[in-house]
Amino acid sequence: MATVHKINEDLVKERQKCTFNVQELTYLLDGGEEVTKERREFENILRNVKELQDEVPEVYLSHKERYENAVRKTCILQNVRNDFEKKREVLSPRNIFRAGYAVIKDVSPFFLHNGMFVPTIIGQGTPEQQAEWLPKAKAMAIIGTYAQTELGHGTFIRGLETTATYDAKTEEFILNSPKVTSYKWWPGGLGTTVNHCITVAQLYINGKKYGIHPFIVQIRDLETHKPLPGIKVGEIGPKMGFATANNGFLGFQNFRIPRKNMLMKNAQVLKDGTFVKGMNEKLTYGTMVMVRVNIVSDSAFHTAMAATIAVRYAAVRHQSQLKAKEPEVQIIDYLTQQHKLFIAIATSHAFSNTYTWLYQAYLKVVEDLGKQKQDHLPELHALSCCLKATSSRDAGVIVEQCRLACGGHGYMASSNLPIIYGYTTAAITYEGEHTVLLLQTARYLMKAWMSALEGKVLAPSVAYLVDWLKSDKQRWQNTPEVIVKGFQHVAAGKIKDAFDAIQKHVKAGKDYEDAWNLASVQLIKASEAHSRAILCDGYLRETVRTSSSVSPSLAKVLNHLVQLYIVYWTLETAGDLLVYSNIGKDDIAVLKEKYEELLALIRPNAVGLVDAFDISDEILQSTLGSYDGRVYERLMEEAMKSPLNKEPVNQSFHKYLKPFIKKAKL
Ligand SMILES: CC/C=C\C/C=C\C/C=C\C/C=C\C/C=C\CCCC(=O)SCCNC(=O)CCNC(=O)[C@H](O)C(C)(C)COP(=O)(O)OP(=O)(O)OC[C@H]1O[C@@H](n2cnc3c(N)ncnc32)[C@H](O)[C@@H]1OP(=O)(O)O
Ligand SMILES: Cc1cc2nc3c(=O)[nH]c(=O)nc-3n(C[C@H](O)[C@H](O)[C@H](O)COP(=O)(O)OP(=O)(O)OC[C@H]3O[C@@H](n4cnc5c(N)ncnc54)[C@H](O)[C@@H]3O)c2cc1C
Repeated sequence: MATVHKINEDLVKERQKCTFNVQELTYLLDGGEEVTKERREFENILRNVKELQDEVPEVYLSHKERYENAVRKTCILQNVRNDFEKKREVLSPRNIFRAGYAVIKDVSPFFLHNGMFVPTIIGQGTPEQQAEWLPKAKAMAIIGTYAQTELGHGTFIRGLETTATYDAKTEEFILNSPKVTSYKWWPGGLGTTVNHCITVAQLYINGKKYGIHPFIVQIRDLETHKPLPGIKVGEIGPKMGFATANNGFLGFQNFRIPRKNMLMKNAQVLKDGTFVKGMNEKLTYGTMVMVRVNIVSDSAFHTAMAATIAVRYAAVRHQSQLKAKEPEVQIIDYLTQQHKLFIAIATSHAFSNTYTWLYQAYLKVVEDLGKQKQDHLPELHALSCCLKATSSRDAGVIVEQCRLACGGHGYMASSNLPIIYGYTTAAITYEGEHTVLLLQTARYLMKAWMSALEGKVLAPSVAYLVDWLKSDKQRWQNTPEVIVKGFQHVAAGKIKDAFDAIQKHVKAGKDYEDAWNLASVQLIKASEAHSRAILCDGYLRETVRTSSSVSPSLAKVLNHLVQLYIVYWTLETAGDLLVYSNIGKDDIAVLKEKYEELLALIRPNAVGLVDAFDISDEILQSTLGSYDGRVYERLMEEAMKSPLNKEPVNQSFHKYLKPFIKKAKL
């Protein structure tokens, strides 16, 4: 039986101070009591699977051992999940995503199977294609990934070089990788795990190029797992993080696949080689839109993990004296520490709230597309790009801030903050590089601005541009509602400036594309300001909406958090607000005080707030952040697991050090 340890006294006291019902907040964050119960039940089952306990911490395994262990455990996880789902409802993707951490610690080599392979079959396949591949993929009789990026191109996907040439005689596509730069590079699980992949390739029919399309390709033998003839596949090697994601490369040499393997929900190739255009060629990019929406949720979770670790640690850790002769204080009582940490909690809430409405918007667009309606697609694309970009970047900054807030111990692998950082920082690049996605949104914003000038009705997320043009800046008040308007004014002002900069360059004789490039720093700033306005507006609206359905004590805390988020960003972007809104210097002084007041109001609830994220110790994997707060004991216990501590004298002493010292003495 596992030993039950006493909970750290500071944490006990912190939990006693909490002014709201932690469980109530957990239910709210999960989306309902039932979802929490399902999650806890599943996590509890996993906790008791003996084979999932690591004898040696993963960090001490070699690259190869670590991967093999991850495959072993993912297979067990999948079996446990299958058994669970036989008896109950299918687990929500968010719950399975969270539970995965308890098992894999880093990124699963099967991640892209559920994250992108299955969704692409659903989103890009015809009903017949779905009937053929979905049951096998869902049952994991076939395992796949999403192979789009190549050595030469990741961002500019119209420039992909893998070719799929149609042969009408045999009704097959012939896949080729003509150059080293055309090799697929990066797909998760591709290295040595998957046997199928969605390959994005340039379609050629009778010598004519028809752009990029998705193809479902079997790359390994289902029995032997050997690469099929014509396939060159392997792993790309160690990275900054993603140690067990098994990212791979892939090349084709005259590799034939049947015509039916082109996913044809959008464009089609008929038997005789006739190409039938789809409603909108950008629908081929649909899986990326879905994953970008999901990354907002991932960012919320990673921020919550880091906040949980750093807040609990800050409550347990005592360092320095505030006043002479008094005991050393809990570091959470330093205002600078609260400044670093409470924004992490609020940010996670901001992203969770954003994900809730963004996901609904995504579902609506999918439903509309089913009815051949695509009016809301450009707005969704613009929103998903800037919110993915901003949420992943903010999450990266916050995770690092939490690590720094843990001092030296935050640098220990056993704090788990390095792995969390490796993950969040990767998300800034994958699924559309940060700057590139901000520029996609900027493209939409420039069009929206033009429409606003022409007096047209705008989509809801940019309707503030019309208001801004109609009424001049409203009288400033230090209320969340008016501050959000202020953020919209900043966004509108920056959008106008970027638009004017482009026009200026065009008037000076530049091509539009060159003018765009010359204005692109302003364009990304406009996009960032738009994101912040959207995040603050959505977070405030959702908080107001939920506040009426929760207990008054919880509503109060949620209100403190949203205010903290808004005031924090007001102070961070005070320069912009001074330029583009009616805020005055005196208002900034008032808001600085307000910010300090909010830190003080949140302080007694800090531990309760991170407890409400309900991230189990198995998922958190952190010596610094466990529920019981046994920080120092755990650090020591983990250190003792180092293989270097298994023998009193390491062999390197006899081999190298002893002769070296001897020589040095002479
Ligand atoms: C709830 C969560 C719970 C659980 C989670 C469960 C699972 C986890 C889920 C996900 C995580 C899974 C895995 C994570 C780990 C790793 C995953 C990493 C995977 C990858 O990275 S896959 C590769 C991703 N690659 C990219 O993103 C490439 C980026 N580049 C592009 O998208 C494009 O090339 C481009 C948009 C930059 C440019 O394309 P283009 O040149 O063709 O287009 P233009 O710039 O000329 O624009 C033309 C026109 O088209 C519009 N447009 C562009 N894209 C889209 C789109 N996607 N949809 C709609 N419209 C689009 C654009 O706006 C232009 O319109 P306009 O009217 O002409 O202005
Ligand atoms: C951990 C990880 C996992 C991944 N998993 C997958 C996967 O499963 N499947 C898959 O297909 N891919 C995957 N990728 C690839 C990923 O999607 C690409 O790396 C990403 O889209 C960026 O493309 P790139 O590498 O070509 O960057 P580049 O486009 O070469 O970016 C380099 C620099 O150029 C700038 N730049 C490029 N174009 C422009 C422009 N138009 N305007 C201004 N600046 C520009 C960028 O801002 C950046 O600063 C993964 C990547 C990582 C890191």
